[in-house]
Amino acid sequence: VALSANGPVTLWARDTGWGRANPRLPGVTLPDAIRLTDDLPDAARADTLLLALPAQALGGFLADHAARLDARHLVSTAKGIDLSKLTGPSTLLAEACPRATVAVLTGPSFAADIARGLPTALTLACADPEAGRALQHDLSTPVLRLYRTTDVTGAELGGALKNVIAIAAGVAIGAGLGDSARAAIVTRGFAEMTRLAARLGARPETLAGLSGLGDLTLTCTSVQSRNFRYGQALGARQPFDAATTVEGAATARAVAVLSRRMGCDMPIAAMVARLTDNSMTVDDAAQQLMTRPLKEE
Ligand SMILES: NC(=O)C1=CN([C@@H]2O[C@H](COP(=O)(O)OP(=O)(O)OC[C@H]3O[C@@H](n4cnc5c(N)ncnc54)[C@H](O)[C@@H]3O)[C@@H](O)[C@H]2O)C=CC1
Ligand SMILES: O=C(CO)COP(=O)(O)O
Repeated sequence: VALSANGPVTLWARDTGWGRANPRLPGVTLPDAIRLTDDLPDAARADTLLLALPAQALGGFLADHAARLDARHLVSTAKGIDLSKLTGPSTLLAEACPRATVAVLTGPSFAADIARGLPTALTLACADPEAGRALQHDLSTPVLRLYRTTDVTGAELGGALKNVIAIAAGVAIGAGLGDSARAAIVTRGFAEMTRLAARLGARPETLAGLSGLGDLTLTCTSVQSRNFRYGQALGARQPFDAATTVEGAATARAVAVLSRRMGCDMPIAAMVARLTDNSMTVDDAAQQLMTRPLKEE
């Protein structure tokens, strides 16, 4: 919707039967500048393709369609770590489409806000500085401001890891542990995010930008966030709609494996992994976090 302000956009989906009013984006009518198609070869004629799939669906999608997407500019919006390969979306794309230029678009941005034309700032990450600069210009609009970086690992890990911490923040609020507990989770969670990302080759300053701290702040403080709401339901012991995309749940499991492998201490993420697979109660999680050995900040 935002990019159609710059010119014609083709929107591909497996099922376009819902027409210009997608139930996943209530209250938004797709503008006429958007052409809808369920024909992937037709849509994939474009030079730049934005892939807006859940992180755990991207690998399967690429297994079916990678050959059609190669040698393009491929921009992923997914915020997660693939559970089977333990890599982010940019690696999945680069492996499946070796001749493509891969980029990541991430940062604090609820789809509903962008579709309403509200001002939003994002990070465009591309290892190739020239391609990154061109994408930054092509994908910015008067209300969608893109900052660029070449640190793809840092940008995509910021987006993936903040979802895990947002679940923990939601648990704290849902369980009635209070705003102070949430602030502690956000801050110590940010330390965990930066620690793992640095071990995996990211620049710490990327994590302090829009894609990390920016998105962490948004997602841990807004009930618009599905990850936060899922955590809230967990904390309050209430049911949650299983059809809702909650990237942080699978990513917490991937992070648990990665952090063990890297020898990286991530107690909040580990707690989220155990809460989401029901192997720990909220009371036990809170008690365990508070009774860890005292340490330097
Ligand atoms: N919704 C939001 O505000 C934002 C979402 N993101 C990220 O974007 C990614 C996608 O999120 P949403 O669009 O919100 O998720 P969603 O679950 O609302 O929509 C994903 C769409 O992908 C489709 N899909 C799933 N598997 C597919 C496949 N194999 N082939 C074709 N289509 C397939 C689904 O049918 C669904 O329509 C996630 O990683 C999310 O974290 C990033 C920024 C904001
Ligand atoms: O990533 C998002 C905002 O930047 C969307 O967050 P949720 O997936 O938690 O709704």
